[in-house]
Amino acid sequence: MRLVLVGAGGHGKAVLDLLLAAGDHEVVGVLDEAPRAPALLGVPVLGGLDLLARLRAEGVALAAVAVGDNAARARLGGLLLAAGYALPVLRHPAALVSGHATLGAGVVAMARAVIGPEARVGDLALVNTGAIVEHDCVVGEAAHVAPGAVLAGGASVGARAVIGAGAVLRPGVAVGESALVAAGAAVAAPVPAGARVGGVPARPL
Ligand SMILES: CC(=O)SCCNC(=O)CCNC(=O)[C@H](O)C(C)(C)COP(=O)(O)OP(=O)(O)OC[C@H]1O[C@@H](n2cnc3c(N)ncnc32)[C@H](O)[C@@H]1OP(=O)(O)O
Repeated sequence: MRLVLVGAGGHGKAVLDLLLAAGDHEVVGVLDEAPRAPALLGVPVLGGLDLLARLRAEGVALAAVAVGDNAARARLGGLLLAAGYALPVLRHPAALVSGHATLGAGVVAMARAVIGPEARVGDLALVNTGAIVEHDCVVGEAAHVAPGAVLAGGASVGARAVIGAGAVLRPGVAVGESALVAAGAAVAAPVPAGARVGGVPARPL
Protein backbone atom coordinates (compact mmCIF):
# COMPACT_ATOMS: atom_id res chain seq x y z
CA MET A 1 0.00 0.00 0.00
CA ARG A 2 1.06 3.59 -0.59
CA LEU A 3 2.64 5.38 2.35
CA VAL A 4 3.93 8.87 3.06
CA LEU A 5 6.90 9.34 5.36
CA VAL A 6 7.06 12.36 7.68
CA GLY A 7 10.59 13.48 8.60
CA ALA A 8 13.58 13.91 6.31
CA GLY A 9 16.33 14.04 8.96
CA GLY A 10 18.67 11.31 10.17
CA HIS A 11 15.90 9.21 11.68
CA GLY A 12 13.82 9.74 8.52
CA LYS A 13 16.68 8.31 6.51
CA ALA A 14 16.90 5.26 8.80
CA VAL A 15 13.13 4.60 8.63
CA LEU A 16 13.13 5.04 4.86
CA ASP A 17 16.00 2.54 4.62
CA LEU A 18 13.84 0.11 6.62
CA LEU A 19 10.87 0.69 4.31
CA LEU A 20 12.98 0.13 1.20
CA ALA A 21 14.51 -3.03 2.67
CA ALA A 22 11.13 -4.43 3.73
CA GLY A 23 9.41 -3.58 0.45
CA ASP A 24 5.92 -3.86 1.98
CA HIS A 25 4.88 -0.33 1.04
CA GLU A 26 5.23 2.04 -1.87
CA VAL A 27 6.72 5.24 -0.42
CA VAL A 28 5.13 8.09 -2.40
CA GLY A 29 7.37 10.74 -0.86
CA VAL A 30 8.71 12.39 2.25
CA LEU A 31 7.28 15.45 4.00
CA ASP A 32 9.36 17.82 6.11
CA GLU A 33 8.80 21.39 7.24
CA ALA A 34 12.49 22.24 6.74
CA PRO A 35 13.94 19.83 4.19
CA ARG A 36 17.70 19.89 3.64
CA ALA A 37 17.66 18.16 0.25
CA PRO A 38 15.15 17.55 -2.58
CA ALA A 39 15.34 13.79 -2.08
CA LEU A 40 16.13 11.24 0.61
CA LEU A 41 17.69 7.95 -0.54
CA GLY A 42 16.28 8.68 -3.99
CA VAL A 43 12.71 9.31 -2.74
CA PRO A 44 11.43 12.84 -3.41
CA VAL A 45 10.91 15.27 -0.55
CA LEU A 46 7.54 16.69 -1.62
CA GLY A 47 7.14 19.60 0.81
CA GLY A 48 5.59 20.33 4.19
CA LEU A 49 2.71 18.94 6.21
CA ASP A 50 0.23 21.09 4.27
CA LEU A 51 0.37 18.33 1.63
CA LEU A 52 -1.16 15.76 3.98
CA ALA A 53 -4.76 16.55 3.05
CA ARG A 54 -4.07 16.39 -0.70
CA LEU A 55 -2.20 13.08 -0.46
CA ARG A 56 -4.99 11.59 1.64
CA ALA A 57 -7.56 12.76 -0.94
CA GLU A 58 -5.43 11.07 -3.61
CA GLY A 59 -5.81 7.77 -1.77
CA VAL A 60 -2.62 7.55 0.27
CA ALA A 61 -3.90 5.87 3.43
CA LEU A 62 -0.74 5.05 5.40
CA ALA A 63 1.84 7.27 7.06
CA ALA A 64 4.98 6.81 9.12
CA VAL A 65 6.39 9.33 11.58
CA ALA A 66 10.16 9.39 11.39
CA VAL A 67 11.15 12.06 13.90
CA GLY A 68 13.59 11.14 16.65
CA ASP A 69 12.29 13.55 19.32
CA ASN A 70 9.71 11.61 21.33
CA ALA A 71 7.31 14.46 22.09
CA ALA A 72 7.38 15.62 18.47
CA ARG A 73 6.78 12.07 17.27
CA ALA A 74 3.76 11.72 19.57
CA ARG A 75 2.36 15.08 18.40
CA LEU A 76 2.85 14.26 14.71
CA GLY A 77 1.30 10.82 15.17
CA GLY A 78 -1.85 12.47 16.55
CA LEU A 79 -1.91 14.89 13.66
CA LEU A 80 -1.63 12.09 11.10
CA LEU A 81 -4.40 10.07 12.73
CA ALA A 82 -6.61 13.17 12.75
CA ALA A 83 -5.87 13.61 9.05
CA GLY A 84 -7.23 10.11 8.40
CA TYR A 85 -4.00 8.14 8.01
CA ALA A 86 -3.32 4.74 9.56
CA LEU A 87 0.10 4.19 11.13
CA PRO A 88 1.39 0.69 10.35
CA VAL A 89 3.95 -1.15 12.44
CA LEU A 90 7.29 -0.99 10.60
CA ARG A 91 9.62 -3.95 11.10
CA HIS A 92 12.97 -4.21 9.44
CA PRO A 93 13.28 -7.66 7.82
CA ALA A 94 16.25 -8.29 10.12
CA ALA A 95 14.29 -7.46 13.29
CA LEU A 96 13.27 -10.42 15.44
CA VAL A 97 9.84 -9.90 16.93
CA SER A 98 8.12 -12.64 18.92
CA GLY A 99 4.74 -13.71 17.62
CA HIS A 100 3.64 -13.28 21.22
CA ALA A 101 4.67 -9.63 21.49
CA THR A 102 2.15 -6.80 21.12
CA LEU A 103 3.15 -3.77 19.06
CA GLY A 104 1.05 -0.58 18.90
CA ALA A 105 0.31 1.61 15.90
CA GLY A 106 3.34 3.21 14.31
CA VAL A 107 5.91 1.18 16.26
CA VAL A 108 9.26 0.98 14.48
CA ALA A 109 11.62 -1.98 15.05
CA MET A 110 14.94 -1.35 13.35
CA ALA A 111 17.45 -3.90 12.05
CA ARG A 112 18.65 -6.41 14.63
CA ALA A 113 16.10 -5.23 17.18
CA VAL A 114 14.78 -8.12 19.27
CA ILE A 115 11.38 -8.00 20.96
CA GLY A 116 10.56 -10.96 23.18
CA PRO A 117 7.40 -12.86 24.04
CA GLU A 118 4.61 -11.00 25.82
CA ALA A 119 6.51 -7.74 25.57
CA ARG A 120 4.17 -4.80 24.94
CA VAL A 121 5.40 -1.86 22.90
CA GLY A 122 3.16 1.22 22.85
CA ASP A 123 2.05 3.34 19.91
CA LEU A 124 4.82 5.22 18.10
CA ALA A 125 7.57 3.72 20.23
CA LEU A 126 10.95 3.22 18.59
CA VAL A 127 13.07 0.12 19.19
CA ASN A 128 16.26 1.17 17.48
CA THR A 129 19.06 -0.77 15.80
CA GLY A 130 20.23 -3.76 17.81
CA ALA A 131 18.15 -2.93 20.88
CA ILE A 132 16.78 -5.80 22.96
CA VAL A 133 13.36 -5.64 24.61
CA GLU A 134 13.16 -8.89 26.54
CA HIS A 135 10.15 -10.98 27.47
CA ASP A 136 7.38 -9.27 29.46
CA CYS A 137 8.83 -5.77 29.08
CA VAL A 138 6.53 -2.79 28.65
CA VAL A 139 7.62 0.12 26.47
CA GLY A 140 5.36 3.17 26.70
CA GLU A 141 3.90 5.29 23.95
CA ALA A 142 6.46 7.23 21.88
CA ALA A 143 9.36 5.99 24.02
CA HIS A 144 12.77 5.39 22.41
CA VAL A 145 14.99 2.41 23.14
CA ALA A 146 18.19 3.58 21.45
CA PRO A 147 20.69 1.45 19.53
CA GLY A 148 22.15 -1.43 21.50
CA ALA A 149 20.18 -0.78 24.68
CA VAL A 150 19.00 -3.83 26.62
CA LEU A 151 15.80 -4.07 28.61
CA ALA A 152 16.06 -7.25 30.67
CA GLY A 153 12.95 -9.32 31.31
CA GLY A 154 9.94 -7.51 32.76
CA ALA A 155 11.53 -4.06 32.74
CA SER A 156 9.32 -1.11 31.88
CA VAL A 157 9.84 2.22 30.17
CA GLY A 158 7.34 5.05 30.53
CA ALA A 159 5.78 7.03 27.73
CA ARG A 160 8.21 9.32 25.86
CA ALA A 161 11.20 8.13 27.93
CA VAL A 162 14.61 7.71 26.25
CA ILE A 163 16.84 4.74 27.01
CA GLY A 164 20.20 5.86 25.62
CA ALA A 165 22.44 3.82 23.37
CA GLY A 166 23.98 0.80 25.06
CA ALA A 167 22.18 1.35 28.37
CA VAL A 168 21.01 -1.68 30.33
CA LEU A 169 17.93 -2.01 32.55
CA ARG A 170 18.02 -4.77 35.10
CA PRO A 171 15.13 -7.26 35.16
CA GLY A 172 11.85 -5.76 36.28
CA VAL A 173 13.14 -2.23 36.82
CA ALA A 174 10.84 0.68 35.93
CA VAL A 175 11.82 3.92 34.17
CA GLY A 176 9.19 6.65 34.47
CA GLU A 177 7.52 8.76 31.81
CA SER A 178 9.71 11.22 29.93
CA ALA A 179 12.79 10.13 31.87
CA LEU A 180 16.20 10.01 30.21
CA VAL A 181 18.71 7.21 30.76
CA ALA A 182 22.13 8.27 29.44
CA ALA A 183 24.06 6.23 26.94
CA GLY A 184 25.94 3.36 28.57
CA ALA A 185 24.13 3.52 31.91
CA ALA A 186 23.27 0.49 34.03
CA VAL A 187 19.88 1.04 35.67
CA ALA A 188 19.54 -1.00 38.84
CA ALA A 189 16.83 0.99 40.66
CA PRO A 190 13.57 2.64 39.56
CA VAL A 191 13.92 5.97 37.74
CA PRO A 192 11.26 8.59 38.56
CA ALA A 193 9.26 10.27 35.81
CA GLY A 194 11.17 13.11 34.17
CA ALA A 195 14.51 12.22 35.83
CA ARG A 196 17.85 12.15 34.00
CA VAL A 197 20.21 9.40 35.13
CA GLY A 198 23.52 8.01 33.91
CA GLY A 199 26.56 5.99 34.87
CA VAL A 200 27.16 2.54 36.31
CA PRO A 201 25.16 2.12 38.44
CA ALA A 202 22.90 4.91 37.18
CA ARG A 203 22.61 8.02 39.39
CA PRO A 204 20.92 11.37 38.79
CA LEU A 205 22.92 13.50 36.34
C1 LIG B 1 20.48 6.26 15.72
C2 LIG B 1 20.82 7.14 16.93
O1 LIG B 1 21.85 7.72 16.98
S1 LIG B 1 19.65 7.25 18.15
C3 LIG B 1 20.35 8.36 19.33
C4 LIG B 1 20.39 7.78 20.71
N1 LIG B 1 20.86 8.81 21.62
C5 LIG B 1 21.53 8.54 22.72
O2 LIG B 1 21.75 7.40 23.10
C6 LIG B 1 22.01 9.77 23.44
C7 LIG B 1 21.75 9.72 24.92
N2 LIG B 1 22.28 10.96 25.44
C8 LIG B 1 23.30 11.03 26.31
O3 LIG B 1 23.81 10.02 26.80
C9 LIG B 1 23.78 12.45 26.61
O4 LIG B 1 25.17 12.40 26.77
C10 LIG B 1 23.07 13.07 27.83
C11 LIG B 1 21.63 13.38 27.43
C12 LIG B 1 23.07 12.15 29.02
C13 LIG B 1 23.76 14.36 28.27
O5 LIG B 1 23.81 15.24 27.20
P1 LIG B 1 23.93 16.83 27.49
O6 LIG B 1 22.71 17.29 28.22
O7 LIG B 1 24.28 17.47 26.17
O8 LIG B 1 25.10 16.92 28.54
P2 LIG B 1 26.67 17.17 28.35
O9 LIG B 1 27.24 16.38 27.21
O10 LIG B 1 26.89 18.64 28.38
O11 LIG B 1 27.23 16.50 29.69
C14 LIG B 1 26.80 16.95 30.97
C15 LIG B 1 27.49 16.10 32.02
O12 LIG B 1 26.98 14.76 31.95
C16 LIG B 1 28.06 13.85 31.67
N3 LIG B 1 27.57 12.84 30.75
C17 LIG B 1 27.19 13.03 29.46
N4 LIG B 1 26.80 11.87 28.92
C18 LIG B 1 26.96 10.94 29.87
C19 LIG B 1 26.74 9.55 29.89
N5 LIG B 1 26.25 8.91 28.81
N6 LIG B 1 26.97 8.88 31.03
C20 LIG B 1 27.45 9.52 32.11
N7 LIG B 1 27.67 10.85 32.17
C21 LIG B 1 27.44 11.54 31.05
C22 LIG B 1 29.16 14.70 31.05
O13 LIG B 1 30.41 14.11 31.22
C23 LIG B 1 29.00 15.99 31.81
O14 LIG B 1 29.57 15.85 33.08
P3 LIG B 1 30.35 17.08 33.79
O15 LIG B 1 29.29 18.15 33.99
O16 LIG B 1 30.85 16.48 35.06
O17 LIG B 1 31.43 17.48 32.83
